[in-house]
Amino acid sequence: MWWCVLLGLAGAAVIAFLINKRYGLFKQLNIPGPEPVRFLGVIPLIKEKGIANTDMELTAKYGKNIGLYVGHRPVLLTSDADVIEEICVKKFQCFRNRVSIMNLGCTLESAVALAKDDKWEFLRRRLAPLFSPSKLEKSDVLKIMNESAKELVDHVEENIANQEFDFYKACAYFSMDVLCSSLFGHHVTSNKNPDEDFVKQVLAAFEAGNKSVVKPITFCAIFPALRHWFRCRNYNPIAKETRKFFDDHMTAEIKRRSISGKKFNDLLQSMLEADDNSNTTDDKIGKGLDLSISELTANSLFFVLSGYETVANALALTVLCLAVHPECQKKLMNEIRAHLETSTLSPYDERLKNHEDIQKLIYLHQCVNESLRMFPPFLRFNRSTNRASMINGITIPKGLDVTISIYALHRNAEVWEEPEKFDPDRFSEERLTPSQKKNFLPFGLGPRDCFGKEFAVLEVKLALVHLLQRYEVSTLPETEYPPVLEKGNFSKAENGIKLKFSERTS
Ligand code: HEM
Repeated sequence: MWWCVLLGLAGAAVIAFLINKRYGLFKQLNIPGPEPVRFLGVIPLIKEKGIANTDMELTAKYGKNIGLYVGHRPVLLTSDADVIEEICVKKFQCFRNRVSIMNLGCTLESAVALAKDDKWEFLRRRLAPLFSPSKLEKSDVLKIMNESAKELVDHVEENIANQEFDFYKACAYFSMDVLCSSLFGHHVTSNKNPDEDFVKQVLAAFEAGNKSVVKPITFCAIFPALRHWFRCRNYNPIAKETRKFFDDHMTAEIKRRSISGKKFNDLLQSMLEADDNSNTTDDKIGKGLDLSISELTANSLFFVLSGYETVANALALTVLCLAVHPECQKKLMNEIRAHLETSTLSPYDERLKNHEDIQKLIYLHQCVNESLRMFPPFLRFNRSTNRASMINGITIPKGLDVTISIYALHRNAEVWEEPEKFDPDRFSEERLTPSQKKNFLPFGLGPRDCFGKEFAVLEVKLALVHLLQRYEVSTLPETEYPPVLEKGNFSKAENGIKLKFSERTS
């Protein structure tokens, strides 16, 4: 009997030793941070204050490099631009992968954003070139964006007198239409048909992949053993019926395309034709499929997870900033008129399909950048560590996860004068400093950055041009500015975005 008690005590002592060792890691590495709360770490703080406020508060207290715990997991939270450059660019080989708290033993692991090592490289090499500006311009993507933007304007018109109208929702419909048409070859007008099966399935996938997954991830951070349980059960946040729906859709769409003899020119077509060098040719339609159907579905779904709310929030928050700053709106309108409306070279509508012409709208670019600075659609991104390294005097042991706070970078008062102020001219060529360039990372950094960035920015710019030409946007008494942000990893206005739209007269 006594030896059982002794064994129990020895076991408890070993466990206590291991736990203390784990929670003593940052003291040992001499990295400052909050006193660790056993088992939970900063989870209660994030639940109470949200990610944006947590990052600002911790950075103000402990500096740009902070050691903290998310559940059991030790994490280096950084908003130090030099350290970030080392991690994402110079020492990329040590930090190639994203953190996966949960083992997803499912098709989603074939999505480039979640894939690891060689699999990631294989997918990135095939998919990223399809999103380059020249490729987008040659495809129907700009046409799809322009048509969806016109639908957005019509939707605003229908709701101009509606007191309850939440402009964010209009932007979400716009973003949904663009993604469905260009990624799945399925044309929807989601504001008119929100109950259409396709829209509902895309939303179900989005909710599952971005929202419902938060709880299991949090549990796995607190109880790491659960990871294996999820793995064994082949856990997939996206329901079986939803996955089947998209697999069936993709199979039918590919068949339809191969027998129709028609020329298709959207992103789905580019993906079907993507080979190792991405030198797509017409005669490969339906033959050169280098990605399996499930890889194709997983990636299209993940593009929706990456590009749906992010674009909707970027657009809605830019319009909000312009409503609050009528002088910037006026300046932007003058630029749009000068560059697009007065052109005799080609019809106005054609010019909006020309990427180079849109690039000439410099102030538009500045406005979008300033809004992305103030409200980065993703507040954080991360990297896992596959070997120990020394970064600017900080020892990063193998296995330590690194979280990069975009929000803290973009709101750093040492870099950005009056960071709370919407001032698009800070992005002008004359004013933007090298240090600011390094501290502006809405789309991440390095070989694993967001390759949907040109696609996303084009969407936002085209929607802005269509909208502002028709309407003058101003605030209502109930407009909330600055908006209270939701607590998760998105810059999303918690209480929606209420604005006044009046037909533009000048
Ligand atoms: C305003 C909209 C968007 C923002 C702010 C945004 C931001 C980001 C950020 C911060 C990352 C992580 C980058 C890193 O780890 O260095 C990322 C990754 C990614 N984004 Fe976006 N994104 C947006 C829209 C899109 C769209 C529309 C697509 C595709 C249709 C897309 C596809 C991706 C993919 C595939 C990755 C993972 C890349 C890889 O792992 O190689 N994003 N995005």
